Amino acid sequence: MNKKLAFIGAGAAAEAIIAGILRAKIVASEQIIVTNRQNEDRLKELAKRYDVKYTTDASEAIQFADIILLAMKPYDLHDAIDSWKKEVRDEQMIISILAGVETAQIADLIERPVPVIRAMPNTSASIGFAATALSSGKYAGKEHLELAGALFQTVGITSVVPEKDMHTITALSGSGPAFIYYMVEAMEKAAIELGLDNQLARKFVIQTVLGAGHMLQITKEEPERLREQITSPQGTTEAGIKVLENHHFQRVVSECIKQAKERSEQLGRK
Ligand SMILES: NC(=O)C1=CN([C@@H]2O[C@H](COP(=O)(O)OP(=O)(O)OC[C@H]3O[C@@H](n4cnc5c(N)ncnc54)[C@H](O)[C@@H]3O)[C@@H](O)[C@H]2O)C=CC1
Ligand SMILES: O=C(O)[C@@H]1CCC=N1
Repeated sequence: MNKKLAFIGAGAAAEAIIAGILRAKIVASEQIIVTNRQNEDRLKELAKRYDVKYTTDASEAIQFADIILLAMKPYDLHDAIDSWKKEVRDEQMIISILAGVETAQIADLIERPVPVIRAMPNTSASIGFAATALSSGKYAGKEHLELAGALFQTVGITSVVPEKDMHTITALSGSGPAFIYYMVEAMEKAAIELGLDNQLARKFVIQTVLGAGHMLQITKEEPERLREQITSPQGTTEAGIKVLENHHFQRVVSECIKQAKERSEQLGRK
């Protein structure tokens, strides 16, 4: 891709995308510049790790870029944009990965009809396994959506969704990996408490999650059916599931996703 990218914000999400797109070789490291609010050491770290350019001057990053990728926290957006909004050029586009924030809010802050694509990836982008949802802002054309799509397709799967669904997507797949890791932490901890060797517990829980994911994808069976195949009458799985049921596991998970979605809505309103 013959485009230059400026990452405004250089945290975990920016790094996952940088790692993923460089790994996929869709852009070269000299086509990427990163900047953040004040932590120059972090920029140096990224420059060293990925050979990308960095600057402490946001204007320099904006001037360099064809695509401005917003990757700061939602509540830092206003301040961040303020310092360079007048420098955005007509031929540039913005991709925002900010939770909650609508494309219209970004165009309003920039005070011009700038093409904005909203994307919600996840940290699995770093290894090419992200699930990224994309929505088009009012001033974005087909070409902008295609460009963003081409970028994120190199780091996993993509789908275009109505912008109203972005809050739910953010909960499901943006935050989703953290919920899976939390489950993994708990399973591993239990196994170790029961006397299993740490490394063995880690190795087996990883393969169990991987295997379950692949089963869902390859067999295309309903998760419920796959679960039933494991659950022998009066067996071990049934005993475990009963505990989850008694503690309203499905309700807890449902509340978790709904709460994350609500938080996304709140972040957008701030
Ligand atoms: N971490 C994740 O898994 C995902 C995060 N996101 C979104 O990505 C964004 C960043 O998240 P993280 O990387 O986790 O946060 P982070 O806290 O790791 O990084 C935020 C970065 O923004 C920079 N920043 C703050 N104010 C700035 C300013 N005025 N100008 C330029 N840079 C500024 C910070 O210096 C830092 O480098 C958030 O809006 C989040 O909703 C989206 C998908 C997944
Ligand atoms: O926790 C957050 O707000 C961000 C958005 C999706 C994943 N992390």
